[in-house]
Amino acid sequence: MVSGKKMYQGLLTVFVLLAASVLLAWWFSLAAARHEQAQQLERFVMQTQARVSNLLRGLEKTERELNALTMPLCSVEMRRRLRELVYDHQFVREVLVTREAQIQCSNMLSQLGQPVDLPPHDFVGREGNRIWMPGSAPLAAHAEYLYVSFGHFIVAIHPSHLIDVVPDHPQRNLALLIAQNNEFHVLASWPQFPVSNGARYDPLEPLPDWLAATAGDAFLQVVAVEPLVYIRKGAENYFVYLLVLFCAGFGAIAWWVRRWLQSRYSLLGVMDDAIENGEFVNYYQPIVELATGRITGAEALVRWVKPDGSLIRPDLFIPLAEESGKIRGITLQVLENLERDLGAVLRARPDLYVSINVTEPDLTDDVFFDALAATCSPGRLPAGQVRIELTERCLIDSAQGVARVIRLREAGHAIYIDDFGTGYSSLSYLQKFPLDVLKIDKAFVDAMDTESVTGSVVPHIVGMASALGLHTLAEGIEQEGQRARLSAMGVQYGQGWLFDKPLPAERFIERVSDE
Ligand SMILES: Nc1nc2c(ncn2[C@@H]2O[C@H](COP(=O)(O)O[C@H]3[C@@H](O)[C@H](n4cnc5c(=O)[nH]c(N)nc54)O[C@@H]3COP(=O)(O)O)[C@@H](O)[C@H]2O)c(=O)[nH]1
Repeated sequence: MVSGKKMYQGLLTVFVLLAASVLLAWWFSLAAARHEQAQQLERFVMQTQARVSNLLRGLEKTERELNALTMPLCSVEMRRRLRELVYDHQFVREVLVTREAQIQCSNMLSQLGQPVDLPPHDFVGREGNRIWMPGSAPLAAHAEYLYVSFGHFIVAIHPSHLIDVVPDHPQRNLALLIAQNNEFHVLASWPQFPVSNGARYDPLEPLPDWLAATAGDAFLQVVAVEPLVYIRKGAENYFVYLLVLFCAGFGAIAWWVRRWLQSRYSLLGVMDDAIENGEFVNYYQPIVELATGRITGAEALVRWVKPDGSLIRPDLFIPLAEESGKIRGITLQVLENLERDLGAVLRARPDLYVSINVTEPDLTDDVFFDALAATCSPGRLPAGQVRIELTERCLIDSAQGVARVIRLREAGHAIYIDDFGTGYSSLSYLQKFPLDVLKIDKAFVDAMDTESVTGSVVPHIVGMASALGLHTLAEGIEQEGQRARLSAMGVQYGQGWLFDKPLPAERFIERVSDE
């Protein structure tokens, strides 16, 4: 039966993950839709700008043709020619002829009975041409046209001709901006640009609630805008996919974390029983003299063998055992195993020794000290053949640490500093402790042949050990080249797969008997 509390926690987790998935999926959908729409708008504005450039080139041609007319102004021949020109240039709707700031005639109208005064122009073009916006048109009858002066002539264009690219989106609006007195104004727009013609528009400050893209130069710019609300609509297309993706992702992570926690805590949960049932066994990794290859001893490395025969690696349970303090029970079992496994061999071979790993909780545990003393009492194991490996971490609490290490040393145990170089020790710090051997961590052995900063650490450790009168032992030696270099550097002992992996007790006994 699932308890009410567990059910509540489960539901809460599902709710939190779902809410996080919805929020993230919506945020990413908006970002994706905004990116996609900004790109589309950019492409669209570039197309429009290309179209505007074409049209401006057409206008330049019109201007050249008008300037080439030599007949008298407003003559029958000129008006006929102007009609032809309007016919040829699709975007030109009308051509007016002016003299002394008055309209005299047009391609449509013969000589006006009464010349019409030109109204004040709105803008000045790049080449000094005057421009009239729709509404302030020179001839009120054509109020929707944009007028541009070319010498004596004024050409009427329908503004939509300037930017007649069909928007591929119903809410996309366009405007052509012209620079006047260092600010841009809307010259023409289509179909429902949010700023009215003639008004100021700053291309660098997009309107709130509108997505904008611009193209052009310092004088003429094309701007396309579309309401931001459409981004929200576009985001809906992505949302479902992303929601499924995030739910699946979070679900997988939650499942993995749950499994990890379960395995972690279930290991911890059964550790007491495992200690009680003696499920921890010792393996022994030979330690050799590097110069001769002779086995001088071994490191005891614990393995957890479950009742079903499966083996749990120490790096999975040792940190957990150390955190929880259960390591004390394991260390006691390692000691017990050692006596049972190798007692006879060690008594017969006083030249051999075995080192055991002792942790911070063990160092403060009187039960461990008593058990060690009992194991190393006369007739059992000689203390000199049981060596103690401590990590630098064990030495931090200096006052108590020094006293405990001295006690071990006085009992006849040689002291090894394990994983040396990965902790906090300095030369002056190490001097306080009665030590025997520095174990050089595998990381430094691996780095020896590399360019990394740790590549040259080994000679420093050897120098430091020699200054303190200590021996050195290199861990994790896998290649003959490493052995040779370490030996040449003055490292006396080594341990690693080059010589042997950790072996079950009976195999270790065979190894030492073969020598
Ligand atoms: N407190 C205790 N800690 C213990 C005990 N037994 C083991 N441990 C610690 O668990 C960590 C993992 O140990 P293990 O999987 O046994 O790995 C050891 C060697 O097998 C491995 N090794 C040795 N030579 C090589 C090599 O050439 N290549 C390679 N890849 N690995 C190699 O190194 C580990 C020995 O580590 P160390 O103790 O630093 O000498 C490990 O931290 C053990 O300390 C225990 O009883 N108590």
